[in-house]
Amino acid sequence: MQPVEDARARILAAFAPLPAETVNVAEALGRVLAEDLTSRVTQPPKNLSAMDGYAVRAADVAEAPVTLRVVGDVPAGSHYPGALDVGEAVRIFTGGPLPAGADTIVIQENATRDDDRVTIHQGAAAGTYVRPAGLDFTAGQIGICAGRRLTSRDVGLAAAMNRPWLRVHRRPRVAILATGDEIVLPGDPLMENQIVSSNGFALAAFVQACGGEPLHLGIAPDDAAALGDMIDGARGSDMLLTSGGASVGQHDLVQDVLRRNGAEIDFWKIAMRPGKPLMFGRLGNTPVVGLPGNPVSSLVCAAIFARPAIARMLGQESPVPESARAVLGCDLPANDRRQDYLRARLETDGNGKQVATPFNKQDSSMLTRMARADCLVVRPPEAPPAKAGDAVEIVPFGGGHLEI
Ligand SMILES: Nc1nc2c(c(=O)[nH]1)N[C@H]1C(S)=C(S)[C@@H](COP(=O)(O)OP(=O)(O)OC[C@H]3O[C@@H](n4cnc5c(N)ncnc54)[C@H](O)[C@@H]3O)O[C@H]1N2
Ligand code: MOO
Repeated sequence: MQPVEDARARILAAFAPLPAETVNVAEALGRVLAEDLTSRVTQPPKNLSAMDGYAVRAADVAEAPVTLRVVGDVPAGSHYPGALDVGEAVRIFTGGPLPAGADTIVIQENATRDDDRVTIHQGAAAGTYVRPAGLDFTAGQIGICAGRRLTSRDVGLAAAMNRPWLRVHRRPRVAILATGDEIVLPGDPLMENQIVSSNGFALAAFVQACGGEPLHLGIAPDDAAALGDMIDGARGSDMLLTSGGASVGQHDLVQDVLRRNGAEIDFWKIAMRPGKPLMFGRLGNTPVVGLPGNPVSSLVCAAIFARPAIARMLGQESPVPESARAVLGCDLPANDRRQDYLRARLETDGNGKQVATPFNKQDSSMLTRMARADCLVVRPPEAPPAKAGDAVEIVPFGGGHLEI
């Protein structure tokens, strides 16, 4: 059985960043930048007022109170054409450009206006409430680096940098094929001994959450010919995820059918729980990750193996998320030779420490625990018994990491 890290390295080696395409900034949320984004403008473009008040010369208001002559008005979007002389002030509003000669702003709360005179009650040192040109960024400066998955904050920055079009990596098209005679679509008539199919939906949602485009091929019966036809629907996709039929039972046909369709199998079976029967191969140019049918196994394997593959295709800098740490909330027994991924709650204790407490039931069919989990607790192969309070590695599902 392959160790998890070796399996992940072999899977990752089969993927490369996809070519770039151009998208409008309004549609860029969640896309990954294919090249560094430089600004086309300087922001602010000039020295601007940060407050409503009066633009003055700091030297004129060094001693207050003092009365100045108001020589003009500068709302945002206009400017005072002249230069400020000794003893002069210009009425200014937030975002208005400072007139030449002015070097500070007195807020209107500290001034009394009387026709074309203003009395300043409190002076302001040079630069007060002035946003100097280029305070935020300057033309030509890199605002967002290639490889970044764009957040709403990045979208705002790109727009402010006057970049209406962005080069982003194409989204990976991920074909998904669920298998099994016993599974039916949610809402369809449910006969005795049938169960409702959840994996296809969970995996499609997972692919979307990772930034890919799911292509749901449907549910293949445990029949070689039909399975073969449906698997062919994946040709041309960037990755095929199958779920079920990966184990050793006589109805577990996925691997055989893939081979018959010309696929090369790289490995099958890994030292992991859940997820032992994971398979990896290639059907033409399409890498295939054969996920186990148990609903938790298929999602955990997707998180550990398919997420980095999608991240690499998207051109993300570090496709494998850095491992996070927490302390255990309960004792755990020694582990066997399979690396264990335990579904767990994550809480912050009174000292600000992250405490991960695995659920007491970990069966790989239990989606309720999976849905309620905040993270997976990683137990390396042959790990000795662990005590509450011991440090452990975790794979978080959210909170700064990708929420899947
Ligand atoms: N003799 C052995 N039996 C099993 C082994 C083994 O090593 N020796 N491994 C076990 C492990 S571990 C796993 S995991 C499962 C994986 O089996 P398959 O990938 O072949 O999955 P299936 O048999 O098709 O299904 C397993 C389970 O999951 C349910 N399922 C399948 N598809 C869906 C779906 N789309 N939505 C919801 N649930 C689904 C299915 O009904 C089964 O209950 O094998 C063990 N057996
Ligand atoms: O290893 Mo299987 O994936 O537990 O249920």
